[in-house]
Amino acid sequence: MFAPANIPQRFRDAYARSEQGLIRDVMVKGAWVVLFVSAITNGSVLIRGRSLIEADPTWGLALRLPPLVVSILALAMHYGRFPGSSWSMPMLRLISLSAMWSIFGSLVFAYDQGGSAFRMMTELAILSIFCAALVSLRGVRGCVIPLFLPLSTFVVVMLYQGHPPLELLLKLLSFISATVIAVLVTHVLYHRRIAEFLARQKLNEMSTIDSLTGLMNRRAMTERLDSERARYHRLSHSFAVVLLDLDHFKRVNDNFGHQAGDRVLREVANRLKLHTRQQDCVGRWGGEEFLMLLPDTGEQGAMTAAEKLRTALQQHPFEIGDAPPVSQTGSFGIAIYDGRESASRLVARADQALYMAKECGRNRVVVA
Ligand SMILES: Nc1nc2c(ncn2[C@@H]2O[C@H](COP(=O)(O)OP(=O)(O)OP(=O)(O)O)[C@@H](O)[C@H]2O)c(=O)[nH]1
Repeated sequence: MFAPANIPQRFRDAYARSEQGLIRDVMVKGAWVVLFVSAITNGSVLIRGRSLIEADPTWGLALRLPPLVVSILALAMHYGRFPGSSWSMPMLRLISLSAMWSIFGSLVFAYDQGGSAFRMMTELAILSIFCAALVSLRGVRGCVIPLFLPLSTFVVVMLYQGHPPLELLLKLLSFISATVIAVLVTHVLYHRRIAEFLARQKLNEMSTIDSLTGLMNRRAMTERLDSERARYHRLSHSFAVVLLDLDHFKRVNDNFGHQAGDRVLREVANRLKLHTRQQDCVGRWGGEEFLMLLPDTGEQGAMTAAEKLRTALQQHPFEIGDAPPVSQTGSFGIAIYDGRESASRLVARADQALYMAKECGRNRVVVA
C-alpha cells in the first residue's frame, strides 16, 4: 500500500482507497489515449503509405503492437469488471512502458533517418504528457521507470551507435525542457492534491470524532446505527446497543473540578475501547453518556459485554492528578434491534433500560 510519508498513519487506508480510484481513472483514460493515438498513427501510415519504420516491417510491428494490445487488454479488464483493483497500477505501468517503448523505438529510427522535427516534437510532447500523469499520481518517483528507463536506454543505444554525445544532448533539449515543465507543474499539483486530501480528512475527522475522548461522536454513531440497520435488512444479522451513563458523575466535577472530570471521561473511553471487540463501535453519545454498538450480538452476548464493561469501570479507581484516585461506576441499558424500529427508537429503548438501572440502585446492567 503506497502513501506519501507526510500522510499520517490513521489516514493511510483512506489515501490508498482514494489513490486506487485515481489510478483506475488515469489507466482507463491513458488506455483510450494510446488507442486513439495508435489509430491515428497507423491510419496515417496506411493512407500515406509510408512509415518512419517502413524500412523494417518486423520492427514496425514490434514497436506498434505492444501499446495497442496492452491498452485493449486494460480496457477489457476495466469494462469486463475484472475483480479486484490492485491490477490497475501494474496495468498503468505496462501501458506507459509499452507507449514509451513504441515512442523511443520510433525515435531511434527517426534519429537515424533524420525524421522531421515536427514528428519528433509530437512524440516528445506525448512523453511529457505521460510523465505528467505519472508524476501527478506518485510524485516525481512515479516516472522513474516508465520515463527515465526508456530514455536512458535510448541514450545508451544512440551512444553505442556512435552518435556524438553533444549532438545527442542538443537534439534532446526540447524533450528535456518539455519534460521539466511537465514535471514541475504536476509536482506542484501532486502536493496540492495531498494537501487537499489531508484537509478533507481532518475536516471529516472533526465532524465525526469527539475531541475530548477521541471516540466517535453522536453524529458518526447515528450513521453507524443506520448502516447496521441496513446490514440487518440485508443479512438478518442481529445487533445490540448498550447505553452507559456514569453514576453521580456530577460529584467528580463538583469535588475535583472540570479538568478531573475530563480525565475520568477520557479514561472511561480508553477502558471501553480496551474491553470491546474491534468490530464493536464505541461513541460518546452526550456529556457522560456513551453508546456501544455491538454487531452480530444477541441479548446474551450484549449482557456479557456490558457486564465486562461495568466491571472494567468499577474494578480500578480513576487517576485524576494530585488528588487520590476516584471510584467511578456506570449504569447500562441494553436494547436488541427488533428489525422494524428506527435508530432513535432503538436508542430510546436502551435509554429506558438505563433509567431502570439507575432506579434500581445504579452500577448495573438492565435489558429493555
Ligand atoms: N468534566 C466534564 N463534565 C461533563 C462533561 N459533559 C457533561 N459533564 C457533566 O456530567 C454531569 C452529569 O450530571 P447529572 O446529569 O446530574 O448526572 P450524574 O451526576 O452522573 O448522576 P446520575 O446520572 O443520576 O447517576 C454534569 O455535572 C455535567 O456537567 C464534560 O465534557 N466534561
